[in-house]
Amino acid sequence: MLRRLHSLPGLVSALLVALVGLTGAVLSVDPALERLGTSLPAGLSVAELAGRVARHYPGAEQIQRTPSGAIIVYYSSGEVSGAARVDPASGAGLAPYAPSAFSRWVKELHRSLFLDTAGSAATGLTALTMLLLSASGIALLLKRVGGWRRLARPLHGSRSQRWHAAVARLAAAGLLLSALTGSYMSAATFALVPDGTRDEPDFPATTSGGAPLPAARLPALLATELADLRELVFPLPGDRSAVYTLRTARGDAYVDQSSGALLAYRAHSGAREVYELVYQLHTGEGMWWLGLLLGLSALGAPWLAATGATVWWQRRRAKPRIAGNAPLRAADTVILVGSENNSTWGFARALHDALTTAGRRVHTAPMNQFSSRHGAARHLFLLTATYGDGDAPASASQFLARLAAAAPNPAASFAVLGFGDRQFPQFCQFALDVDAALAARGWRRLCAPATIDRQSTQEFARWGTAVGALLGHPLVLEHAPAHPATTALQLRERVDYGREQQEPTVVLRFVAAPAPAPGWLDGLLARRRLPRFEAGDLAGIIAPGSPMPRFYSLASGSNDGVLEICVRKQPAGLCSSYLHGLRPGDRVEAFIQPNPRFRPTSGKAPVILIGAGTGIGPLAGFIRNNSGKHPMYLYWGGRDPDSDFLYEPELRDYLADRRLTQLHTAFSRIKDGVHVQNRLSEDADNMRRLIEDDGQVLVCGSRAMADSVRQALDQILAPLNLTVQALRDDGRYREDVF
Ligand SMILES: Cc1cc2nc3c(=O)[nH]c(=O)nc-3n(C[C@H](O)[C@H](O)[C@H](O)COP(=O)(O)O)c2cc1C
Repeated sequence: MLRRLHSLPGLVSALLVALVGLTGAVLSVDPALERLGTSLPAGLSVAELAGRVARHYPGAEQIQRTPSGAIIVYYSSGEVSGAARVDPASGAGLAPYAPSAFSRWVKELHRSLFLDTAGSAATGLTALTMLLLSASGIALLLKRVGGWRRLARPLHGSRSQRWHAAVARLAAAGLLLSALTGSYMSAATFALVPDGTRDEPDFPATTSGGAPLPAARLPALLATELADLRELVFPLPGDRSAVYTLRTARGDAYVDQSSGALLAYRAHSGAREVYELVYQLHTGEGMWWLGLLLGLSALGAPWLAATGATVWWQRRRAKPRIAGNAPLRAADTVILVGSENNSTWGFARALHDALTTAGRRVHTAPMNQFSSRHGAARHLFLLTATYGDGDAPASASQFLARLAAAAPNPAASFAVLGFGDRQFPQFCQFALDVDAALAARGWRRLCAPATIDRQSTQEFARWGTAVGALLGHPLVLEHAPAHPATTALQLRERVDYGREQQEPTVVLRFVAAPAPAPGWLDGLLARRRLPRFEAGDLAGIIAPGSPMPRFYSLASGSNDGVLEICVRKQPAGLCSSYLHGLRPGDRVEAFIQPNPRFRPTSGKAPVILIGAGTGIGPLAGFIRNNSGKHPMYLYWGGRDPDSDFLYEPELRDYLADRRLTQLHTAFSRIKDGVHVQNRLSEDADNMRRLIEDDGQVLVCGSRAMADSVRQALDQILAPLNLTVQALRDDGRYREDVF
């Protein structure tokens, strides 16, 4: 609901929002430019200023003080009339004054799109829409990151989602303020709210009629500080009944030109004060720094419109139509889907198709539609993602409430499959909550809840095999989530390890593949470069014979000029066998999946890198890029130093040039062999010292190794009253496990 409230108005108004934002950003510079070189002498009265100006401009008709403090005089003497910016200290002209034509053009576009009333109405509606977008966007952002306290944490999702959220995080407050004030000003333009600008004091019925005094001696002007002045209109020369019109920040008055007395005064109404504050907060006039901040936020509007439309399109594309969805009343199997960004729907469709092929009548629906009619099916599968801090995704937000209202069906059995990301502290928590809630309500489990990390197609296939065995028929689940376009890479070199241990491991270094055949067009294409990536990101490799990518952590950044991965040959592993068979010059198809959570944060705090086996890949990449020589400690476990000491020569070089501070190795297949977690425990004092120095921990390797490391670290940290979980919550413990 909230998402729809955000995306639909956003899509409809994207172009206008972008235009109003861009023009607003351009206008925001004006107050700061005007402020440049403007200084007001303290304690000067309006009378003194008027006297000085009149000396230099005997035909002065009007003096204006702009919100930025500039003093402008409008004058006319004989045939000559004009406007000039004056120095308040002397009253002398500084330069002719002519508001910039460009600025007026942009202002007109911003206010009314050059379409008079219809245009003003359109920009007014755009401001209202921006208000709705900012408020719903802030709510979505908070939901997405899991609350205010997590707002500064690294963001997740696709590249467009992260860019959208990152800019929204910076610009939302400014956009909200601009939208709120813009809506108010539009409402005032159409007299929907009072602005009090038409409240004038009553024109005096009589004046003293005496000979005019010089402006510098008029008591009412002497009593008014220049800082309060908005405008002083001089009486017509020679007309003794004419008066001065004085407009100040607090009210408007008429002043007798002979006695200098206040003939009439009207203080600004509350409505006028509110309108003026709103105007200031919208334009930044008189508050140039606010203007610039608002302008920067407004620059975010076109960006948010473009990335928002991309996110909407990606989400729409990811949501598959379920072909052959059996009607609910005829279904013997129901699949319920909890999804935010729609990727879980792809897995649901694969399950739907496989069950349908097995002869079942399958109905698939969002979890939010759950009712006892769904529960009447024989088998219930619930596939759900987790969001925020272990919360429900959009299409499952009402599920638990609906479940509480439905009676359990003793004849049905259910299976929950969670989709999540292990880097979140609350991994697949919502799926586990769903499983627990169903069991607590008396529903019967078909199997224990299972979890899928980062949309792993292999884990999904394995779950299918296990569930098929329970159902009594094979369930082949093949689903390759949509991935970005691939790039052709060419193997430049390979370094082999571990043959002696029957654990072949290879470091592969790729470059961008040249175009296949020469020709002028190919020549152009041949300049293709590697895509941008950083060590710790993932390379998705497509092996011939399978559309499903296999992911490998990157051991290099694109600045290194090569794409480097470290691959262990898995028994019967399709992709690892393929990669191990590559010779220099061979080509592969790959794409990059950013993994921004798994990299050291910048700063001088120590970085503790822990890994085993091929987990060294990204860790070696981090060390290679440590040109600032910040303290980095590597704890790494292998089997045999003689055959599989991966990256040994590089690590020795890094130690020598101090990119690596300390190296602690643990080898398990030698006499008195140990694992990496044992090394950590032996070095407990050092670990505690590093953690106390704000150190952060990055762990890469197998799940079993990561579990053992976590247990060892919990023991090591206990004397500090710290846990791995606490470090993780603080963003100081990050894992990349496989
Ligand atoms: C902003 C954000 C928050 C997330 N929070 C969690 C979380 O708390 N726990 C978890 O296991 N996964 C979390 N994930 C990962 C998603 O659950 C996972 O990517 C899932 O496959 C997305 O499925 P969907 O595209 O159907 O929404 C989060 C992802 C994003 C983008």
